[in-house]
Amino acid sequence: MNQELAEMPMEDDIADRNEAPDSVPVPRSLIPHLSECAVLLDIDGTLLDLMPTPREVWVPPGLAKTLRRLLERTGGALAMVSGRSLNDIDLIFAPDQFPAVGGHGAEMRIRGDSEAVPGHAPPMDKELKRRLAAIAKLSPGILLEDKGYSLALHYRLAPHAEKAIYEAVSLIRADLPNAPIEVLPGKCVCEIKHAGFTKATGVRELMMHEPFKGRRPFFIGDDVTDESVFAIMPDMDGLAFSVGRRAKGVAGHFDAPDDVRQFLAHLLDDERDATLP
Ligand SMILES: O=P(O)(O)OC[C@H]1O[C@H](O[C@H]2O[C@H](CO)[C@@H](O)[C@H](O)[C@H]2O)[C@H](O)[C@@H](O)[C@@H]1O
Repeated sequence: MNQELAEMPMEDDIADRNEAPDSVPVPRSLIPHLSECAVLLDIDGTLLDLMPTPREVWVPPGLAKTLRRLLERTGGALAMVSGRSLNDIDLIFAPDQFPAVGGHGAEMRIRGDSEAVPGHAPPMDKELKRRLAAIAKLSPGILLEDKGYSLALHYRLAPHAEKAIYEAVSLIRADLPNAPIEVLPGKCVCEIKHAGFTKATGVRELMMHEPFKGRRPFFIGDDVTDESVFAIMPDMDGLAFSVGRRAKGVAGHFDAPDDVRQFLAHLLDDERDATLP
């Protein structure tokens, strides 16, 4: 082998150096031993930096390896808890597939290689979807994301349209007072979804299944939609951490997704876990 090539660090080695934590804002000592933990992670704005559009997110070097190792060290009890669909989560982390609560609780998968648990959310009524989708025509820059069971109107590229979007959604809802839907405001996004499930209902259900059952969860999230999970962590003897701000009821917070990534990598440095497979 060419000597220069032989001495070139592998991507994972580079990743390990990049992930070496300079400062860890949340003390590692707050987290129980990984063999007792369930690691629950929001994606956008928590694990990954926010991007102008949903398709532009990317997984920084080293993160995939960190997540794979955490999955191993927790005996499979690591899950994404996201507003994104399972399909979308898989595209982002391909070729890795993780256990996940997707679509704000509309979908759930207990293991990375298992099928989604069926029957969580029915598809949204076609006529309702057509009316909501037409809101995207209000301004160039409004992006429509169709998750089947819900619809998201993104206005990060058209911030001036926020008020008009919410008003248009309100008018449609006023027309359909009995429709079992709710509006979920997120970061530069207005999502319309079936009422009756949330990230919290998804997490409660996930935690009833092995290998999550009986473990102490810790959840990291950044958005308003994560607050339902922050609120239920004490019920499971768990801990919540927010990103970008100190949210109500959290044990600590991180400044930015990069701090979360460093923290997760740091958890693997713990000697107590070094002997585990
Ligand atoms: O629960 P999460 O995993 O945080 O997902 C929340 C929403 O994330 C995506 O939208 C957000 O991230 C985009 C990429 O950074 C950004 O462009 C957008 O403004 C954000 O709202 C995703 O598209 C949504 O489906 C998720 O609900």
